[in-house]
Amino acid sequence: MATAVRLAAAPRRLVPLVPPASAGHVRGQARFGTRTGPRGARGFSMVVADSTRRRTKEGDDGDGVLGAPVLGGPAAELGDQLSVVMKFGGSSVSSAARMEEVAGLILAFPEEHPVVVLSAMGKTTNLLLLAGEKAVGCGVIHVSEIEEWNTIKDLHIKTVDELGLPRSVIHDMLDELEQLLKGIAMMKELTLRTRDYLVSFGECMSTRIFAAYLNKIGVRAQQYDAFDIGFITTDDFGNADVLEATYPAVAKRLHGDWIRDPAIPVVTGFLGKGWKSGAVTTLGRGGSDLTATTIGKALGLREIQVWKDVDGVLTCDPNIYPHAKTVPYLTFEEATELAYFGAQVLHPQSMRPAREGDIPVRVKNSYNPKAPGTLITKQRDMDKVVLTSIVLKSNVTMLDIVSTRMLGQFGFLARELDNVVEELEKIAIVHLLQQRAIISLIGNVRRSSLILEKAFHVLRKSGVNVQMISQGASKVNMSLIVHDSEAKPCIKALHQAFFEDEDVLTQVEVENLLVG
Ligand SMILES: Nc1ncnc2c1ncn2[C@@H]1O[C@H](COP(=O)(O)OP(=O)(O)O)[C@@H](O)[C@H]1O
Ligand SMILES: N[C@@H](CC(=O)OP(=O)(O)O)C(=O)O
Repeated sequence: MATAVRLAAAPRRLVPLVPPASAGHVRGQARFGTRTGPRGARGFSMVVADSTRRRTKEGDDGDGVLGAPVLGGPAAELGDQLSVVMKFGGSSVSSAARMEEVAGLILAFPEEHPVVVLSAMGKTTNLLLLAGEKAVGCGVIHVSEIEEWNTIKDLHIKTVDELGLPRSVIHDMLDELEQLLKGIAMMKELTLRTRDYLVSFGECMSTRIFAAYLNKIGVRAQQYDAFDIGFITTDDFGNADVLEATYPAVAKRLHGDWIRDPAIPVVTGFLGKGWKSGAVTTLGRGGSDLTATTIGKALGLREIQVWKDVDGVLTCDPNIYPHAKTVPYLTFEEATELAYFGAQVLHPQSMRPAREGDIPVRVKNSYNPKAPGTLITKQRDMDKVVLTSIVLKSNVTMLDIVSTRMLGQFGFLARELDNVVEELEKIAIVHLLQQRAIISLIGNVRRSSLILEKAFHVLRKSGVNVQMISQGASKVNMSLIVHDSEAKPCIKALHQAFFEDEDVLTQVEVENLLVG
C-alpha cells in the first residue's frame, strides 16, 4: 500500500531491432537470419540457505549435457565481445514451446553475443510463494499434496520432456525444493530469508533448462546462478538493493569465462547474495529487469533488451484499458517515473544502472518480435511530446494535514504511518483517507498547463473530483489523486482524450504557433 500526503500547512547507436522473416521456431536445430539493422517530497504536496549451493562445476555446461556438437548460434570467436543483454520474462519462457521460440529469437541475431537473463517459468514465483504459505500449516506428511508444488513439478518435468532433455537437468533442484517445503512444514514458519531461498528455485530451474536446451541444439551455453557470480546485495530479503561491488565482480566473472570459452551465459534474473548473510536474496518482484540492466552496465554492453508479452511500454496498463498503444521512445527518467508510480512493465529500480552506464534499453514483445517496441535512452526530442503514458497506483492512503505549526518541520514522514499520524496529531488536524488512487500523467511537464487543462476538462465531464494534484520536482510526472472506485473509468476517459482524439496534436500546433 502506498501513501500520499497532502500538507496543507498554512500557507501551503540506435536502430530498429526486428528479426528477419526467417527468424522463428527452432526444434532440435539452430536457425539463422540476418538483422535488418542491427518519491518523495514535492513542495507542499507529497506523494509520498546456503548461497553457495548449486554452484556450477568448473567445465560443466551447467546442464548435464556435455560435449554437444556446436552447430552455430551467435558464432563467438576469440576476440568477439559480449554485446547485448537479452532478458526474457516469465511469460516469455512459460513452456517448452516458448523456450523454443526464445532460442529462435536469440539465434535470429547471429552477430550478437548475448548475455541471456531469464525469469522463472510463467507464474512459478507466485506458485512457489503459495506453496510455501501452505507448507507452513499443512504438516510434513501433506507437503506432497500441495497443489501449487505439484503444478510447479509437473510444469518443469513436462518442459524438460518436451524439449527432449534428460530429467536430471532439474532432478536435484526438485528434490531440494521438496525438502525445503518439508522443512518449512516442520518449522511451521516461513521467514523472509527462507521465502527468498524458496522462490530462487524458479529462476534456478528455468535457466538450467534453457541452457541445456541451447546446448542440445548445438549452441554453446553456460548456466549461472546470479548469487554465485558476484550479485552482491543488501540483506533486505524480498527487496534487496544491488551493491556497487556487483559491477566489477560480475564483469570479471562473465567476461573472464567468455574470453576463455565463449558460451552464451544464461543467468538467473531476480536473485542476489546478501553481503552480510551470504544467503540468497531477491530484488523485488519483477527484479529480473534489474538483473539485466546491472549486467548491461557491468559489461558496458551496447544495448539491454527486455523481452515481454506486450509490444513495449504502452500508453496505459492494457489490463485496465485494452486500447493502449505502444510508446516508441522514452527517457530513463520517464521510464523510472512510470515504473515507480505503478506500471508493472518495468522494475522501478531497473533504469538506474542503464542510466548510469548510458546504455539504451529496448522493451520488446517475444510474442510479436517484429513490433518495434520501446526504446529508452537518456534523452529524446520532447518538442512534440505532450502526454506519454497514464499510470495508475491503486490502494493508496492519503494523509490530509492542516496545521500552522509544520513549517520547518521535516523528517517526521520517514517513520511508520501510525507513528506519523500520532506525531502529526500533536500539531495538526489529520485525516487519513483510504482507498485512494494516484493517476500519474507521464509526459512533458513543460506543457503542464495544456495537459492539466485537458485532464481536468475530461475529469469534470466524467463527474470526477480530483482530491489532490502534485507536480513537484519531476520534469515528467503530474499526479492526481482520485477515489479508487473512480480511477479505472478515469484512465479510460483520459486515454481516449489524449491518445485517441485527434485534437491533441492540433493543440500542440496551436501552442507552437502562439509561441513561434
Ligand atoms: N504501461 C504499461 N505498458 C506495458 N505493459 C504494462 C503497462 N502497465 C502494466 N503492464 C503489464 O505489464 C506486463 C509486462 O510486465 P511483466 O509481467 O513484468 O513482464 P515480464 O514478466 O515478461 O517481464 C504486461 O503484460 C502488462 O499487463
Ligand atoms: N520471477 C520473478 C522475477 C521477475 O522478474 O519476473 P518477470 O520478469 O516475469 O516479471 C517475479 O515473478 O517477480
